[in-house]
Amino acid sequence: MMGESIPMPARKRQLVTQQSTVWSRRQHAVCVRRACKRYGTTVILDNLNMTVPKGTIYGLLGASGCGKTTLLSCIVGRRRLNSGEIWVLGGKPGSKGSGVPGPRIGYMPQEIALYGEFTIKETMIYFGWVNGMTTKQVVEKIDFLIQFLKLPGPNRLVKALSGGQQRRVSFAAALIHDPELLILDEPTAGVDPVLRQNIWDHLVSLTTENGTTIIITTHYIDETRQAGLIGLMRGGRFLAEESPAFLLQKHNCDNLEDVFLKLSLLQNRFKRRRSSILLEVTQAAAATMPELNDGGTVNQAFDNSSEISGEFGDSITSMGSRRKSIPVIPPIQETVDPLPPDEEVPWTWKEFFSVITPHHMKALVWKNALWMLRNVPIMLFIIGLPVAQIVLFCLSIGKDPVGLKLAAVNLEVNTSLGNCPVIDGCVYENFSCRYLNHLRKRTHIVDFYDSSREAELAVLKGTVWGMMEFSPAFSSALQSRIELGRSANDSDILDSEINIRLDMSNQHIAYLLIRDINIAFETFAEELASLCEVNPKATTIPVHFENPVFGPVTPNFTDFAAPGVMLTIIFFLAVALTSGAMLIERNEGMLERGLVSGITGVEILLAHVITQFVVMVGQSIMVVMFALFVFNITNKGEIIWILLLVILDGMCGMTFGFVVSCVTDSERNATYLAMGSFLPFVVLCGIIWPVQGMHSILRSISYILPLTLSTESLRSILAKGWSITRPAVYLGFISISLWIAVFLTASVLLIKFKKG
Ligand SMILES: Nc1ncnc2c1ncn2[C@@H]1O[C@H](COP(=O)(O)OP(=O)(O)OP(=O)(O)O)[C@@H](O)[C@H]1O
Repeated sequence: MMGESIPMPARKRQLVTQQSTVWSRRQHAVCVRRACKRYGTTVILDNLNMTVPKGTIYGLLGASGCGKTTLLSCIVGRRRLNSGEIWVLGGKPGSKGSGVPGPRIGYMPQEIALYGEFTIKETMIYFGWVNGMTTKQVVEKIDFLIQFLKLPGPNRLVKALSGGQQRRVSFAAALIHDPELLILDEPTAGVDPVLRQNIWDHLVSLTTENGTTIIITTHYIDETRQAGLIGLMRGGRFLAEESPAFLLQKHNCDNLEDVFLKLSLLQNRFKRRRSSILLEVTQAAAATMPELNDGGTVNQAFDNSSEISGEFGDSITSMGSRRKSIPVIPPIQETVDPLPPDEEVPWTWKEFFSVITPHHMKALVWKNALWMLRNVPIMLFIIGLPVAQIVLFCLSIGKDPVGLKLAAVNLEVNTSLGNCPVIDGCVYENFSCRYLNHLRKRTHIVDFYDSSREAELAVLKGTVWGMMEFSPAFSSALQSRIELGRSANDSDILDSEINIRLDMSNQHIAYLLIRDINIAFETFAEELASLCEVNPKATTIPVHFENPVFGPVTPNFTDFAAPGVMLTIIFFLAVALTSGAMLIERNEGMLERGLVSGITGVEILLAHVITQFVVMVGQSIMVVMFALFVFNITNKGEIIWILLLVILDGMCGMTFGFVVSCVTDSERNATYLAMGSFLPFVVLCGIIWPVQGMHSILRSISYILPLTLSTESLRSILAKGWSITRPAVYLGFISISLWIAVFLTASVLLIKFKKG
């Protein structure tokens, strides 16, 4: 079939007269015309034509990396060509009613594409169900396949099998439903010669008895002697597409390896000759013919005239293996074209969602649940992780720091031995010690220093958080200040002051110390006033805080942060769980395999939603219970709204996880994306700091993020006991529901439109 065997004019004539018809292309099991496929700038398929008649074994041969797998994945509808046409079983893959992808195809990908945690039987049941078989039908078939493929018992786990045995299970999974078209990517790799022969015999019997069409790639070129047709692929095209016997005879070789070698050498020589001819022609023509100055035109003309693969194969009618001559046979039925070409079917949502098939859902949900059951340690970890996180949060965040050290320089009392005696009763002495006693009750530690310099050095060294100094006349000056009021002189006012310098580098600690220093003085003054039978209120500033409307008298950070933290934990664990499960499925090849069997992206998504929803609800309940009942986070609201909001938040995380898995190719990238989005979510959603404190632009952005209004909503339920009727509460529910819809739509669209 190589170009050198046909004189150039004859070839040209052939191209002109051979008008392929849609009808004739639909008669073949697979028909590829002028297929071009590039990855970036690398051309993988270069105007390739391929014709696989029905009921044939077609051996697809070529060096590693020549594009066999790429071609097969275009045939099964998993990758799109850049240009060209593919017809499979009478339709275009992926078009309405073509049945491709679907159970008409049995696909064995190159990678194992099985779940190691499943037994052989469970694997078969899964693929059987996916392809619409009943359990009874599958079980009947398993015995035969196990015997024929010399597999160990049906209850052996796939991960406990050898590499070769795993490939055979994968092969069996492709055969289980007796498809019309079997596409096998290296099924005999790692299989011993006897079994390899058995497999080939079985394939031959499938074609003769059932009329199955088989496309098989292999690196063992000579095993394709039993194929009806073989396509030798090189440089993105076929060097030949003939029966093995014809090729051996024509090229006068003993084995197909030699034929391939010979054709490869011829292709190299032809390319060299063509480039040198082109050079000569373009140079000569450029000198004499201005219209040919454009070398590209010459190249194009030459390319077209030498287009051996132009429309070749349209003349292959039924069994290519039976052809005896180079295909100069006029094509049959050229003028008959009763079937119009497939129109691009407009995409509709209704149609998209109507593709949910019960047997697909049954298989997928069962597979996901079984995977979870087989991975109990991982599942326990996944369920236990949020509990551990909320426990850690409640134990470590929000409580007031205690045991903070302060340096006191008390010039009123000799404290060199560490003593600062408090004199009981209404005695106007040692007020400094009485005050410090109140400060100590607020769980702080007061160390005495002899001089201001020493105390200052201690602050500078970081040994203490601040220093306070009492003058020698502190008690008497304070007494004068209280008793004389506005008549008190300046020195009394000055001596009655406690001079304090704090390390303000840590805002939380500094504010806490300021608060406690003030409170200690209030309680000291109230105690003294009541001992001296003065109204204690007279000693405090005339500002009185009644009982708070909402929240405790002394608010704590734990109550503020807990709602956001609970939602963040559930959200990001759901992201990790879902994106992880989707990526494991995709990277292990199960996703690809399922999609080729006709499972849709929506079904896969829905099955994960169903199975992971159960896990996520478990996580949500445990987190809420631990936070509210073990660590007593303030809650004035109804538990049902709290749980509902946390579950919705988990669903939002799940759908975000779907988006992450759709836009990334590996677990590593998914981890980067999830981790990269974690901090923006935490800082922008008002989880650790009030939204009101943000930059005004960020504040506007913050309100549209998924966790902002929902955190505010949960805070309102917990702290204020508000119900769903309050805007602050229902806006959180609305916001998170809208985000679920956005993420779900995005992932559905990404699954639909993101193909190689
Ligand atoms: N997703 C991709 N992006 C970029 N390049 C790719 C991609 N998939 C495959 N390729 C490249 O395309 C070429 C053809 O790959 P393909 O897997 O189709 O080869 P093959 O003939 O099946 O090889 P083998 O026999 O080793 O399986 C290779 O060079 C490969 O590196």
